[in-house]
Amino acid sequence: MAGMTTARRLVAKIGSALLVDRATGSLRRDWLASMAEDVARLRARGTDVVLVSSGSIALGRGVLGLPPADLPLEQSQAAAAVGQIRLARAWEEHLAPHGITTAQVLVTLEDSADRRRYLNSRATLETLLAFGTVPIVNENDTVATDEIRYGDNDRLAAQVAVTVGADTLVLLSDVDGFYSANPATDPTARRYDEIAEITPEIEAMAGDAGSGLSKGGMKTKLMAAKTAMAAGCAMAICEGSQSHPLRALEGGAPATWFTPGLDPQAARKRWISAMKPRGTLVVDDGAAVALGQGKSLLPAGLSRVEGAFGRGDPVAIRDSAGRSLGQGLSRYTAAEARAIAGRRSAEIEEVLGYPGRAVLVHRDDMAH
Ligand SMILES: Nc1ncnc2c1ncn2[C@@H]1O[C@H](COP(=O)(O)OP(=O)(O)O)[C@@H](O)[C@H]1O
Ligand SMILES: N[C@@H](CCC(=O)OP(=O)(O)O)C(=O)O
Repeated sequence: MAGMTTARRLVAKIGSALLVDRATGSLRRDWLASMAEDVARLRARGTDVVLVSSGSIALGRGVLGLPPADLPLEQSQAAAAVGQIRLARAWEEHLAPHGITTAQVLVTLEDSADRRRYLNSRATLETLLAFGTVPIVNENDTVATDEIRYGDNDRLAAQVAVTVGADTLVLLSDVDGFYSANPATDPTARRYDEIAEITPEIEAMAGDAGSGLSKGGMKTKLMAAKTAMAAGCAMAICEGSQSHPLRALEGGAPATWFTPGLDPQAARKRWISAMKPRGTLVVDDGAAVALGQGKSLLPAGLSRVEGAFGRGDPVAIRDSAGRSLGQGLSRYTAAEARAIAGRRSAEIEEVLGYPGRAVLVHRDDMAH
């Protein structure tokens, strides 16, 4: 089975309906406790876990006494502000007994569209995972107006999965997979076990959400699947409302798995090599050998910089004879790279006037 048992880095998206009881508007604490146990189990075997948790509006709505109908934007933003603080505390309270530190990350669409902010949130999430924490991500609904919001956490979760290079994305929903039609209204609908390609026929089968608390339905889940698969990340849609949903999925519970043809590293390298380079880094013979062995490029091995590029931009890498050594994403601007060319890592701060990064092009950001 794709995913679960082999997952190195897993993103799980939790829909509002799982966390919040629709009738009472209160948290489903027993469910939360069982989910926390599943997360602890994954962490214990070394899997990095990121949770994309919906529920701020559903929780806040109950506290403010707002009706379970569509709310005007200001009211849903107020509900999100009231609910988010409770949502984060609930995760923290249930994961802490397992020795797990949680971290709250609130993002908007702009954080992935703007390159500088994207790189920054990527670095932060990476650091949080390196510390062994479990980031709890949600959209920053309180400030996100319509033009800058995802509006659903399915696509947000896929973007998070791509950002952190996850190999597995699980959308815990109120339905146990993707069906040939909406199973809530069509009794003849059949569930798919696996989808390897999202064809127009598959897209035509996706309907809107059935429950009052939710946003996405299957349309946004298919968009999420496309994003994830293009980045080499497998995605599952499964029923999450029973206890221990991740353990159940691992045990072969019904689900639809969207299986990509390649792994996240291969997908990333393909993506990097498809970009048009904005400059060239010419490296010395020692660096050329190091790159051939799969190492990162350090400023010390850089002899010349051509072009104008920013942080995170694609650059061609060539040896002194002009031969192509590949392409990668530069962690420095062209001006910075010129300033630190040939310098040892320890000298970077003195040259730039601020502490830089040791690596100019990281091996994970390089395609040969
Ligand atoms: N082809 C389909 N397969 C499965 N569910 C579908 C399909 N089309 C529409 N749906 C509806 O989508 C719902 C799941 O989406 P949603 O309510 O947004 O869940 P979540 O809160 O997990 O995001 C299902 O309960 C079902 O009513
Ligand atoms: N960011 C919103 C959730 C939006 C959303 O996608 O909800 P859902 O369809 O229940 O996953 C919130 O926390 O209320």
